[in-house]
Amino acid sequence: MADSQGVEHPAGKKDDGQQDATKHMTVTLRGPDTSPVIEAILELDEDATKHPRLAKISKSPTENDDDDVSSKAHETHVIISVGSGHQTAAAFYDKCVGPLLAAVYPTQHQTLNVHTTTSATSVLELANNVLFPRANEGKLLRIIVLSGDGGVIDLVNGLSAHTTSPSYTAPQVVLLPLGTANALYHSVNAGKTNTWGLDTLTSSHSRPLPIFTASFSSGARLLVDEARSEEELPIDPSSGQPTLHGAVVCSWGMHASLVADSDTAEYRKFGVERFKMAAKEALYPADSSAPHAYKAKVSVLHGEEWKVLEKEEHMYTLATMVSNLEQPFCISPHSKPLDGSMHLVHFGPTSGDEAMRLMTLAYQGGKHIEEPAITYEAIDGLRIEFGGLEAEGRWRRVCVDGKIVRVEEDGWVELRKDPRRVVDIVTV
Ligand SMILES: Nc1ncnc2c1ncn2[C@@H]1O[C@H](COP(=O)(O)OP(=O)(O)OP(=O)(O)O)[C@@H](O)[C@H]1O
Repeated sequence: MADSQGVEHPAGKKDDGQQDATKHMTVTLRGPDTSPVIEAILELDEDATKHPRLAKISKSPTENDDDDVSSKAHETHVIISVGSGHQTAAAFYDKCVGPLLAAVYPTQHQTLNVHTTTSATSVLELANNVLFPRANEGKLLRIIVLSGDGGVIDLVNGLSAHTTSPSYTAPQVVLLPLGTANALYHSVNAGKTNTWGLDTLTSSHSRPLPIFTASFSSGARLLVDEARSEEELPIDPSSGQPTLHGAVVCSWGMHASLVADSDTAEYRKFGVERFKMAAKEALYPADSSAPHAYKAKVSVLHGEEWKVLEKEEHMYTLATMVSNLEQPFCISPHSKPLDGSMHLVHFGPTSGDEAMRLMTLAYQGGKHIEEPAITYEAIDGLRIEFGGLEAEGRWRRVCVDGKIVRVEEDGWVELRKDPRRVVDIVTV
């Protein structure tokens, strides 16, 4: 187990006598018996979305260097997703995570399996070809993931694409938030000081990651390479349908459009601001027209019963299994960490100003759910049927944890909670 003291303190005086305003934080990594093993002093970046620098490691005097803390049973893999967020996952590993692992695991850190992504499909291939066979033969894997939500979701999709043997053992995933939004990390750690996941490096606590399955009609296509090309989706062996698995969000309408429109190299330079920038563009079209009213038949599942929403025009239709889509953006205040709930957030067509006002309330601790215009409820599934109501493909884009799928004119998407235990998330 490990914990963070979340202590911020000034670094003291600079040589020229001026006060150094640099903030520091101490994170304590603990052994299985909860005794401290090392303390990491981190120097925080002024920009809270950028990772801290490791200033100092202090070892506990009681630490026994002979061997390593609680890692004996695991086979440990590290995934460094160099395309995520500010593209600093490799630097954070080299300068912070690597040295901490070397301090905690003085002998075993040399045998870590470190994987650095070389393409957009690296994590999926690693999960399919390397990690799944090991987990499926019963080996307990610990996977330290330096990425955003995408890296974790690729892992989940790769691991859940196969029929499992009875000995399948859900790998333990350590989340280090090196992406842009890091919804999963910020939801698992909602309300806590951001330790960048370092306090989970030695933790022996973990909980299953609740996931959902999104099934699509046969003509649905995954948009890749900034929507310049499209790919077929994986086919689920039991249903025969194109399928994606997720753990964060499935949306259609304004949210999916702004995630899709902002997923370009140009927008990515703006970090998490890219979502707000794309939202403004979508809500205030250049020709001064009203924002698009998205048309489809939408149904929600309660238990085994589907209920069709009355209206056929929508602006925001989103199902989520987490509370925060960014650290300050609380889309579902009733969702608790890893609780397995799924919530619908919905509103109908409205002006750009009103949509902006509703979304701004989500940045105020989730106050949007108190608005009469918003439907917010716990659900077990969501179904969207286009039925030829939208001629243009851009209005039929569905977001599954950041991936964008364009559904065909007569197509549909159906989302349900998936009871499978694919990975566990390490917690403190
Ligand atoms: N070496 C690489 N070459 C090309 N693409 C890469 C490489 N490494 C990662 N990627 C891609 O970069 C994207 C990173 O997604 P990820 O979700 O991890 O970060 P993010 O989008 O910045 O964060 P978030 O999803 O939390 O907002 C993924 O599409 C991934 O496939």
